[in-house]
Amino acid sequence: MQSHGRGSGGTFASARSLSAAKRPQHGTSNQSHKVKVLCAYLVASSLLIFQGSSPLTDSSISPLQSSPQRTRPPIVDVFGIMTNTSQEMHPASMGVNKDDLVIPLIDFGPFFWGTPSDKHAVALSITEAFKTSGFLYLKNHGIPPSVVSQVFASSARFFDRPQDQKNGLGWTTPQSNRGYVAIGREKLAPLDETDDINNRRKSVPDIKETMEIGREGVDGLPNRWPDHLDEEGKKFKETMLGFFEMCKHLHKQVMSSIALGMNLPEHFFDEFVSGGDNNLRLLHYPPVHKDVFKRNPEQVRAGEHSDYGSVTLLFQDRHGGLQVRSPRGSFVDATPIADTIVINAGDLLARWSNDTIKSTRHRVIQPPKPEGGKSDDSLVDTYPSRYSIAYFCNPNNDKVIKALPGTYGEDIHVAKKYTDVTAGEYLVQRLTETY
Ligand SMILES: O=C(O)CCC(=O)C(=O)O
Ligand SMILES: [Fe+2]
Repeated sequence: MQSHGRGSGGTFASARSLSAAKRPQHGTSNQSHKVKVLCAYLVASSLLIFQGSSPLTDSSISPLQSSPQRTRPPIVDVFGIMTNTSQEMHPASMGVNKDDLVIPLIDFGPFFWGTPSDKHAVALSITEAFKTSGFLYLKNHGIPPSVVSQVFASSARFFDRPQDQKNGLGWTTPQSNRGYVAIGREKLAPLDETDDINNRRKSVPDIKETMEIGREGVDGLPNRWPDHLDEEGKKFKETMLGFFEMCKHLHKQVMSSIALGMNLPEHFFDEFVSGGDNNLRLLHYPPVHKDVFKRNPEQVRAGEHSDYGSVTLLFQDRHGGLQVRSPRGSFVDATPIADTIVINAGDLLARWSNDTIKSTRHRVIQPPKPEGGKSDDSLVDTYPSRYSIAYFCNPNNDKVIKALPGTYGEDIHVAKKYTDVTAGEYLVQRLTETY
């Protein structure tokens, strides 16, 4: 679960109106490969943000998928987007292992269809990953690649809407945590931001826009759907609601694996996660001129932070940029791996586990420069658009979170580190702090 920015001050108002003025109308831009340049000065620094080629015709928006030679024929999703573009592939058995940071690639398949001992082995490896790096890649997770492609495409079409349409669906309060968040409104930062570097980082806004979708049907907390705008808006709502449910189901399975891995009954967490008080966040990092990063070394696309909730399911496109903090303090690339979900533990799960599970800091930096082969010269100096989808999983708002059995006690000489807290209260407090 994440936050949103401190108020969108005057500086941002100008960035927003400028980008609104320059953007072509939704629909007319869709066929264009031409770079549309938006210059926006962001909070106290002269950051140039370049709004890139239309995501709707750019195959680079597709989530990373296996290359056709190795696994399956190209997939054309329902929007007609070819999702298997040529891309670098990690060998299937590899995750990340650098600077003492190990992010394993775990096959979830046997958890569903293996023998009880297979299932147990998967549970142990998932739990071990959460206890060491706090991060893992999951494959055979059960969410079809075609669905993920559809969600990415729908997300890209949403962000391609005119700025005033998006602003009309704006995020309002931490309690609601629903709606559109414009570029620079959120600044992710670490919890203990006491030192100078962190304070400096905090003053540099993230270069991203997001759309936050919460549990549908909560009294007084409506999602901000674009369904009144057009047919595409209706389709967006349908796509996102379907995806929300799939992710909710996967969250439940992941929590079952953690239960088994921590010697708890398999269904221990079911009553905690039945409500689906989760948050689906669509992210768009617009193309950025490379000078932005040169001029300001502190500039990142999303600042260093840990997530708030229990676990996060993160779907990346193929561009990369996500980095995870290693035990040595360095940031290590969590390179996209086809058809996998990056899953990381959040602060509330760490707290729940009496800190046996780690909530590890991460950030998003500029992705690698556009690969060769792009014919449009105007792209050469820009980092391309990046899209990602984060599904922040939380316990039901009304659940009291107290240290899990087995994580404290006289027998293991470990004391309870935290007071009991209600999941909802904890999360709203964290969201409020980030404003
Ligand atoms: O976009 C990404 O890859 C990561 C985003 C993230 O960490 C977050 O929103 O909490
Ligand atoms: Fe995050």
